[in-house]
Amino acid sequence: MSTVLTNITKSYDSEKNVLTDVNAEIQTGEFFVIVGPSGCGKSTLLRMIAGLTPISEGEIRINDDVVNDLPPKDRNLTMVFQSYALFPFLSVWDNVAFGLKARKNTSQAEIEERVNDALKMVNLEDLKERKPRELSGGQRQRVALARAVASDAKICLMDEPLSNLDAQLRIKMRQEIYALQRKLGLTLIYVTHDQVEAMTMADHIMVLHDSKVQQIGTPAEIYKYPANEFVAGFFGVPPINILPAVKISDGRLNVNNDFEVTVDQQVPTDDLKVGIRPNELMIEKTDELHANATVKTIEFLGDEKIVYIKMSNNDLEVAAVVASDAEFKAYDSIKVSTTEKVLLFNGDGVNITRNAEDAVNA
Ligand SMILES: Nc1ncnc2c1ncn2[C@@H]1O[C@H](COP(=O)(O)OP(=O)(O)OP(=O)(O)O)[C@@H](O)[C@H]1O
Repeated sequence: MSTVLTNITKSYDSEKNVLTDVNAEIQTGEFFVIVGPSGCGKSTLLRMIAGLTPISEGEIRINDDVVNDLPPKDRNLTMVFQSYALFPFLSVWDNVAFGLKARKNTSQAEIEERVNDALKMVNLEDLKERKPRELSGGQRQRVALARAVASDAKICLMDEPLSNLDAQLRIKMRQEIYALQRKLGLTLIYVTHDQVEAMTMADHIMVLHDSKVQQIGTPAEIYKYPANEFVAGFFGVPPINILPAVKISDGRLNVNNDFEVTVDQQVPTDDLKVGIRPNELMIEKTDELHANATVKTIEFLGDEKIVYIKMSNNDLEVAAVVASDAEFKAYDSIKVSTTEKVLLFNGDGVNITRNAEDAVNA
Protein backbone atom coordinates (compact mmCIF):
# COMPACT_ATOMS: atom_id res chain seq x y z
CA MET A 1 0.00 0.00 0.00
CA SER A 2 1.65 3.17 -1.15
CA THR A 3 1.57 6.15 -3.45
CA VAL A 4 4.14 5.79 -6.20
CA LEU A 5 5.28 8.60 -8.48
CA THR A 6 7.15 7.43 -11.55
CA ASN A 7 8.96 9.80 -13.88
CA ILE A 8 6.51 12.61 -13.31
CA THR A 9 7.17 15.54 -15.59
CA LYS A 10 5.16 18.74 -15.85
CA SER A 11 5.30 21.75 -18.09
CA TYR A 12 2.63 24.43 -18.22
CA ASP A 13 3.95 25.67 -21.54
CA SER A 14 6.29 23.82 -23.87
CA GLU A 15 9.30 25.99 -22.99
CA LYS A 16 10.50 24.75 -19.64
CA ASN A 17 9.61 21.92 -17.30
CA VAL A 18 8.32 22.92 -13.91
CA LEU A 19 9.10 19.38 -12.77
CA THR A 20 11.30 16.77 -14.43
CA ASP A 21 11.39 13.04 -13.74
CA VAL A 22 10.08 13.03 -10.21
CA ASN A 23 10.24 9.59 -8.62
CA ALA A 24 9.11 8.72 -5.12
CA GLU A 25 7.37 6.05 -3.10
CA ILE A 26 5.23 7.26 -0.23
CA GLN A 27 4.33 4.52 2.20
CA THR A 28 0.89 4.20 3.70
CA GLY A 29 0.75 5.83 7.11
CA GLU A 30 3.81 8.01 6.69
CA PHE A 31 4.25 11.73 7.05
CA PHE A 32 5.86 12.78 3.77
CA VAL A 33 6.97 16.37 3.37
CA ILE A 34 7.69 18.07 0.05
CA VAL A 35 9.93 21.07 0.64
CA GLY A 36 11.76 23.57 -1.51
CA PRO A 37 12.05 27.27 -2.29
CA SER A 38 9.21 29.33 -3.75
CA GLY A 39 8.31 28.36 -7.31
CA CYS A 40 10.07 24.97 -7.31
CA GLY A 41 6.86 23.12 -8.15
CA LYS A 42 5.69 21.83 -4.75
CA SER A 43 2.06 22.85 -5.16
CA THR A 44 2.05 21.62 -8.73
CA LEU A 45 3.20 18.18 -7.59
CA LEU A 46 0.58 18.04 -4.84
CA ARG A 47 -2.15 19.14 -7.22
CA MET A 48 -1.11 16.44 -9.66
CA ILE A 49 -1.39 13.80 -6.92
CA ALA A 50 -4.82 15.23 -6.06
CA GLY A 51 -5.92 15.14 -9.69
CA LEU A 52 -6.50 18.91 -9.86
CA THR A 53 -3.70 19.47 -12.40
CA PRO A 54 -2.95 17.05 -15.24
CA ILE A 55 0.54 15.56 -15.46
CA SER A 56 2.49 15.94 -18.71
CA GLU A 57 4.36 12.63 -18.49
CA GLY A 58 4.74 9.81 -16.01
CA GLU A 59 2.50 7.76 -13.81
CA ILE A 60 0.88 8.10 -10.41
CA ARG A 61 -0.23 4.95 -8.64
CA ILE A 62 -2.24 4.83 -5.47
CA ASN A 63 -2.30 1.37 -3.92
CA ASP A 64 -1.32 -0.26 -7.21
CA ASP A 65 -3.94 1.52 -9.30
CA VAL A 66 -2.82 4.02 -11.93
CA VAL A 67 -4.84 7.14 -11.14
CA ASN A 68 -3.56 9.43 -13.92
CA ASP A 69 -7.01 9.79 -15.42
CA LEU A 70 -9.13 9.52 -12.28
CA PRO A 71 -10.96 12.67 -11.16
CA PRO A 72 -10.07 13.97 -7.66
CA LYS A 73 -13.22 12.60 -6.04
CA ASP A 74 -12.31 9.04 -7.00
CA ARG A 75 -8.80 9.14 -5.57
CA ASN A 76 -9.83 8.61 -1.95
CA LEU A 77 -7.94 11.63 -0.67
CA THR A 78 -8.64 14.96 1.02
CA MET A 79 -6.87 18.29 0.81
CA VAL A 80 -6.19 21.04 3.33
CA PHE A 81 -5.16 24.33 1.74
CA GLN A 82 -3.37 27.38 3.09
CA SER A 83 -6.62 29.31 2.67
CA TYR A 84 -8.63 26.67 4.64
CA ALA A 85 -11.29 26.79 1.88
CA LEU A 86 -14.20 26.89 4.35
CA PHE A 87 -17.72 27.82 3.32
CA PRO A 88 -18.40 31.18 5.01
CA PHE A 89 -22.16 30.72 5.20
CA LEU A 90 -22.03 27.26 6.81
CA SER A 91 -21.46 26.53 10.50
CA VAL A 92 -18.34 24.75 11.69
CA TRP A 93 -20.35 21.52 11.97
CA ASP A 94 -21.75 21.81 8.47
CA ASN A 95 -18.36 22.66 7.02
CA VAL A 96 -16.95 19.45 8.46
CA ALA A 97 -19.97 17.44 7.30
CA PHE A 98 -20.05 18.90 3.80
CA GLY A 99 -17.91 16.32 2.00
CA LEU A 100 -19.66 13.41 3.70
CA LYS A 101 -23.10 14.73 2.81
CA ALA A 102 -22.03 15.31 -0.79
CA ARG A 103 -21.00 11.68 -1.14
CA LYS A 104 -24.55 10.55 -0.51
CA ASN A 105 -23.57 7.01 0.43
CA THR A 106 -23.07 7.81 4.11
CA SER A 107 -26.03 7.51 6.49
CA GLN A 108 -27.09 10.49 8.61
CA ALA A 109 -26.16 8.61 11.79
CA GLU A 110 -22.67 7.89 10.50
CA ILE A 111 -22.17 11.47 9.33
CA GLU A 112 -23.10 12.72 12.82
CA GLU A 113 -20.76 10.32 14.51
CA ARG A 114 -17.81 11.10 12.25
CA VAL A 115 -18.27 14.86 12.40
CA ASN A 116 -18.66 14.87 16.18
CA ASP A 117 -15.62 12.64 16.62
CA ALA A 118 -13.53 14.83 14.31
CA LEU A 119 -14.57 18.01 16.12
CA LYS A 120 -13.72 16.41 19.45
CA MET A 121 -10.32 15.41 18.14
CA VAL A 122 -9.43 18.99 17.21
CA ASN A 123 -11.09 20.47 20.35
CA LEU A 124 -13.79 22.37 18.53
CA GLU A 125 -16.93 20.75 19.96
CA ASP A 126 -17.91 23.94 21.76
CA LEU A 127 -17.67 26.08 18.66
CA LYS A 128 -19.60 23.87 16.25
CA GLU A 129 -22.44 26.37 15.74
CA ARG A 130 -20.15 29.24 14.78
CA LYS A 131 -19.48 30.55 11.29
CA PRO A 132 -15.88 30.67 10.04
CA ARG A 133 -15.69 34.46 10.41
CA GLU A 134 -16.30 34.07 14.15
CA LEU A 135 -13.16 31.96 14.53
CA SER A 136 -9.44 32.73 14.88
CA GLY A 137 -7.00 31.62 12.18
CA GLY A 138 -5.91 28.62 14.24
CA GLN A 139 -9.50 27.56 14.88
CA ARG A 140 -10.30 27.82 11.16
CA GLN A 141 -7.30 25.69 10.42
CA ARG A 142 -8.61 23.11 12.87
CA VAL A 143 -11.98 23.06 11.09
CA ALA A 144 -10.12 22.28 7.87
CA LEU A 145 -8.25 19.52 9.69
CA ALA A 146 -11.48 18.14 11.16
CA ARG A 147 -12.94 17.99 7.68
CA ALA A 148 -9.97 15.94 6.51
CA VAL A 149 -10.24 13.66 9.55
CA ALA A 150 -14.01 13.16 9.15
CA SER A 151 -13.76 12.28 5.48
CA ASP A 152 -12.07 8.99 6.28
CA ALA A 153 -9.95 9.30 3.17
CA LYS A 154 -6.76 7.33 3.46
CA ILE A 155 -4.52 10.01 2.05
CA CYS A 156 -4.51 13.61 3.16
CA LEU A 157 -2.75 16.31 1.16
CA MET A 158 -1.82 19.60 2.80
CA ASP A 159 -0.48 22.65 1.02
CA GLU A 160 1.26 25.08 3.39
CA PRO A 161 -1.61 24.74 5.88
CA LEU A 162 0.11 26.82 8.57
CA SER A 163 1.53 29.71 6.61
CA ASN A 164 -1.28 32.11 7.56
CA LEU A 165 -0.73 31.65 11.28
CA ASP A 166 1.51 33.58 13.66
CA ALA A 167 4.71 31.93 14.87
CA GLN A 168 3.40 30.61 18.20
CA LEU A 169 0.22 29.18 16.78
CA ARG A 170 2.20 27.61 13.97
CA ILE A 171 4.25 25.63 16.48
CA LYS A 172 1.12 24.52 18.33
CA MET A 173 -0.70 23.48 15.15
CA ARG A 174 2.42 21.70 13.95
CA GLN A 175 2.27 19.51 17.03
CA GLU A 176 -1.47 18.97 16.63
CA ILE A 177 -1.18 17.91 13.01
CA TYR A 178 1.68 15.59 13.88
CA ALA A 179 -0.27 14.02 16.75
CA LEU A 180 -3.40 13.59 14.61
CA GLN A 181 -1.45 12.02 11.78
CA ARG A 182 0.08 9.51 14.19
CA LYS A 183 -3.16 8.79 15.99
CA LEU A 184 -5.15 8.18 12.81
CA GLY A 185 -2.36 6.49 10.88
CA LEU A 186 -3.04 8.91 8.01
CA THR A 187 -0.84 9.01 4.96
CA LEU A 188 -0.03 12.68 4.96
CA ILE A 189 1.65 14.44 2.03
CA TYR A 190 2.53 17.90 3.20
CA VAL A 191 3.93 20.83 1.22
CA THR A 192 5.93 23.58 2.89
CA HIS A 193 8.78 25.95 2.14
CA ASP A 194 9.72 25.93 5.82
CA GLN A 195 12.69 23.69 6.58
CA VAL A 196 11.86 23.60 10.29
CA GLU A 197 8.36 22.26 9.60
CA ALA A 198 9.88 19.65 7.31
CA MET A 199 12.53 18.61 9.84
CA THR A 200 10.22 18.42 12.83
CA MET A 201 7.29 16.54 11.31
CA ALA A 202 8.45 14.34 8.45
CA ASP A 203 9.17 10.64 8.29
CA HIS A 204 10.65 11.37 4.87
CA ILE A 205 11.43 14.64 3.16
CA MET A 206 11.55 15.27 -0.59
CA VAL A 207 13.68 18.30 -1.45
CA LEU A 208 12.75 19.99 -4.73
CA HIS A 209 14.82 22.61 -6.52
CA ASP A 210 15.49 23.55 -10.10
CA SER A 211 12.57 21.39 -11.29
CA LYS A 212 14.21 18.24 -9.91
CA VAL A 213 14.19 16.09 -6.81
CA GLN A 214 17.45 16.87 -5.04
CA GLN A 215 17.08 14.22 -2.36
CA ILE A 216 14.58 12.06 -0.51
CA GLY A 217 15.49 10.93 2.98
CA THR A 218 14.71 11.00 6.66
CA PRO A 219 15.32 14.35 8.37
CA ALA A 220 18.53 12.97 9.91
CA GLU A 221 19.83 11.68 6.56
CA ILE A 222 19.09 14.96 4.85
CA TYR A 223 20.86 16.94 7.54
CA LYS A 224 23.85 14.65 8.02
CA TYR A 225 24.32 13.48 4.46
CA PRO A 226 22.91 16.18 2.19
CA ALA A 227 23.16 15.06 -1.45
CA ASN A 228 24.59 18.38 -2.55
CA GLU A 229 25.40 21.94 -1.67
CA PHE A 230 21.82 23.10 -2.21
CA VAL A 231 20.35 20.62 0.27
CA ALA A 232 23.14 21.33 2.76
CA GLY A 233 22.35 25.03 2.55
CA PHE A 234 18.57 24.64 2.74
CA PHE A 235 18.54 22.94 6.15
CA GLY A 236 20.08 24.48 9.23
CA VAL A 237 19.96 27.95 10.77
CA PRO A 238 22.22 29.79 10.25
CA PRO A 239 23.02 27.97 7.01
CA ILE A 240 26.13 25.88 6.53
CA ASN A 241 29.29 27.83 5.65
CA ILE A 242 30.69 26.94 2.24
CA LEU A 243 34.34 27.79 1.64
CA PRO A 244 36.75 27.01 -1.20
CA ALA A 245 39.47 24.47 -0.44
CA VAL A 246 42.69 23.14 -1.92
CA LYS A 247 44.23 19.72 -1.44
CA ILE A 248 47.56 19.77 0.38
CA SER A 249 47.87 16.00 0.52
CA ASP A 250 45.42 13.13 0.80
CA GLY A 251 43.63 13.67 4.03
CA ARG A 252 44.71 17.27 4.40
CA LEU A 253 43.07 20.39 2.97
CA ASN A 254 43.70 24.09 3.09
CA VAL A 255 40.43 25.96 3.52
CA ASN A 256 39.94 29.41 2.05
CA ASN A 257 43.71 29.87 2.02
CA ASP A 258 43.35 30.41 5.77
CA PHE A 259 43.32 27.29 7.88
CA GLU A 260 43.79 23.56 7.48
CA VAL A 261 41.57 20.59 8.14
CA THR A 262 42.17 16.86 8.23
CA VAL A 263 39.69 14.69 6.36
CA ASP A 264 39.50 10.93 6.54
CA GLN A 265 39.43 10.23 2.78
CA GLN A 266 41.04 10.75 -0.60
CA VAL A 267 40.09 13.99 -2.29
CA PRO A 268 40.30 15.35 -5.84
CA THR A 269 42.94 17.98 -6.52
CA ASP A 270 40.85 20.88 -7.79
CA ASP A 271 37.51 22.44 -7.51
CA LEU A 272 36.82 21.53 -3.93
CA LYS A 273 34.55 23.15 -1.40
CA VAL A 274 34.23 22.54 2.28
CA GLY A 275 30.93 22.85 4.15
CA ILE A 276 31.18 23.70 7.83
CA ARG A 277 28.05 23.89 10.00
CA PRO A 278 28.10 27.01 12.19
CA ASN A 279 28.49 24.92 15.35
CA GLU A 280 31.60 23.27 13.91
CA LEU A 281 33.31 26.54 13.03
CA MET A 282 35.71 27.46 15.81
CA ILE A 283 36.66 31.02 16.62
CA GLU A 284 39.02 32.60 19.10
CA LYS A 285 40.05 36.14 19.80
CA THR A 286 43.58 36.99 18.82
CA ASP A 287 45.78 39.96 18.01
CA GLU A 288 45.63 41.48 14.56
CA LEU A 289 48.82 39.80 13.43
CA HIS A 290 47.41 36.28 13.87
CA ALA A 291 43.85 37.02 12.86
CA ASN A 292 42.28 35.74 9.66
CA ALA A 293 38.86 37.28 10.18
CA THR A 294 36.85 40.04 11.84
CA VAL A 295 33.60 39.90 13.77
CA LYS A 296 30.87 41.77 11.92
CA THR A 297 27.75 41.40 14.04
CA ILE A 298 26.41 39.25 16.82
CA GLU A 299 22.93 37.87 17.43
CA PHE A 300 22.05 36.86 20.97
CA LEU A 301 19.69 33.88 21.11
CA GLY A 302 19.57 33.15 24.84
CA ASP A 303 21.64 30.00 25.32
CA GLU A 304 23.75 30.71 22.27
CA LYS A 305 25.08 33.51 20.14
CA ILE A 306 25.50 33.63 16.41
CA VAL A 307 28.68 35.43 15.45
CA TYR A 308 28.76 36.71 11.87
CA ILE A 309 32.28 36.96 10.57
CA LYS A 310 34.11 38.39 7.58
CA MET A 311 37.12 36.42 6.37
CA SER A 312 40.05 38.80 5.81
CA ASN A 313 41.51 37.53 2.58
CA ASN A 314 38.40 37.42 0.39
CA ASP A 315 35.58 39.08 2.35
CA LEU A 316 33.57 35.82 2.46
CA GLU A 317 31.01 35.87 5.23
CA VAL A 318 30.62 32.95 7.60
CA ALA A 319 28.70 32.31 10.81
CA ALA A 320 29.65 30.54 14.02
CA VAL A 321 27.40 29.47 16.88
CA VAL A 322 29.02 29.90 20.28
CA ALA A 323 27.91 29.79 23.92
CA SER A 324 26.11 32.95 24.97
CA ASP A 325 28.74 33.79 27.57
CA ALA A 326 31.57 33.74 24.99
CA GLU A 327 32.86 37.27 24.79
CA PHE A 328 32.92 38.51 21.24
CA LYS A 329 32.00 41.92 19.95
CA ALA A 330 31.89 43.65 16.58
CA TYR A 331 35.31 44.45 15.04
CA ASP A 332 37.13 41.86 17.19
CA SER A 333 40.09 40.33 15.37
CA ILE A 334 39.65 36.57 15.43
CA LYS A 335 41.18 33.35 14.24
CA VAL A 336 38.80 30.99 12.47
CA SER A 337 39.35 27.25 12.25
CA THR A 338 37.19 24.13 12.14
CA THR A 339 36.56 20.78 13.73
CA GLU A 340 37.07 17.75 11.51
CA LYS A 341 33.32 17.38 11.01
CA VAL A 342 33.18 18.97 7.59
CA LEU A 343 31.38 18.12 4.37
CA LEU A 344 33.23 18.05 1.04
CA PHE A 345 31.66 19.13 -2.23
CA ASN A 346 33.08 18.88 -5.73
CA GLY A 347 32.92 21.68 -8.27
CA ASP A 348 29.38 20.69 -9.25
CA GLY A 349 28.27 20.97 -5.65
CA VAL A 350 27.86 17.20 -5.22
CA ASN A 351 28.56 15.92 -1.74
CA ILE A 352 31.68 13.74 -1.99
CA THR A 353 32.22 13.27 1.73
CA ARG A 354 33.09 9.65 2.44
CA ASN A 355 29.93 7.70 3.34
CA ALA A 356 27.70 10.43 1.96
CA GLU A 357 27.16 8.68 -1.33
CA ASP A 358 26.04 5.45 0.33
CA ALA A 359 23.71 7.34 2.61
CA VAL A 360 22.23 9.44 -0.16
CA ASN A 361 21.56 6.43 -2.37
CA ALA A 362 20.30 4.23 0.43
N1 LIG B 1 -1.47 27.33 -13.85
C1 LIG B 1 -0.21 27.66 -14.15
N2 LIG B 1 0.13 28.08 -15.39
C2 LIG B 1 1.40 28.39 -15.71
N3 LIG B 1 2.44 28.34 -14.83
C3 LIG B 1 2.16 27.95 -13.58
C4 LIG B 1 0.83 27.59 -13.16
N4 LIG B 1 0.87 27.24 -11.86
C5 LIG B 1 2.16 27.37 -11.46
N5 LIG B 1 2.94 27.79 -12.48
C6 LIG B 1 4.39 28.00 -12.45
O1 LIG B 1 5.00 26.77 -12.11
C7 LIG B 1 6.07 26.97 -11.21
C8 LIG B 1 5.84 26.15 -9.95
O2 LIG B 1 4.73 26.66 -9.26
P1 LIG B 1 4.21 26.03 -7.90
O3 LIG B 1 3.05 26.84 -7.43
O4 LIG B 1 4.03 24.58 -8.07
O5 LIG B 1 5.48 26.28 -6.95
P2 LIG B 1 5.63 26.20 -5.38
O6 LIG B 1 6.90 25.48 -5.13
O7 LIG B 1 4.39 25.62 -4.79
O8 LIG B 1 5.77 27.72 -4.98
P3 LIG B 1 5.31 28.53 -3.67
O9 LIG B 1 6.10 27.98 -2.52
O10 LIG B 1 5.67 29.93 -4.00
O11 LIG B 1 3.82 28.29 -3.52
C9 LIG B 1 6.16 28.46 -10.95
O12 LIG B 1 7.15 28.99 -11.79
C10 LIG B 1 4.79 28.95 -11.36
O13 LIG B 1 4.87 30.28 -11.84
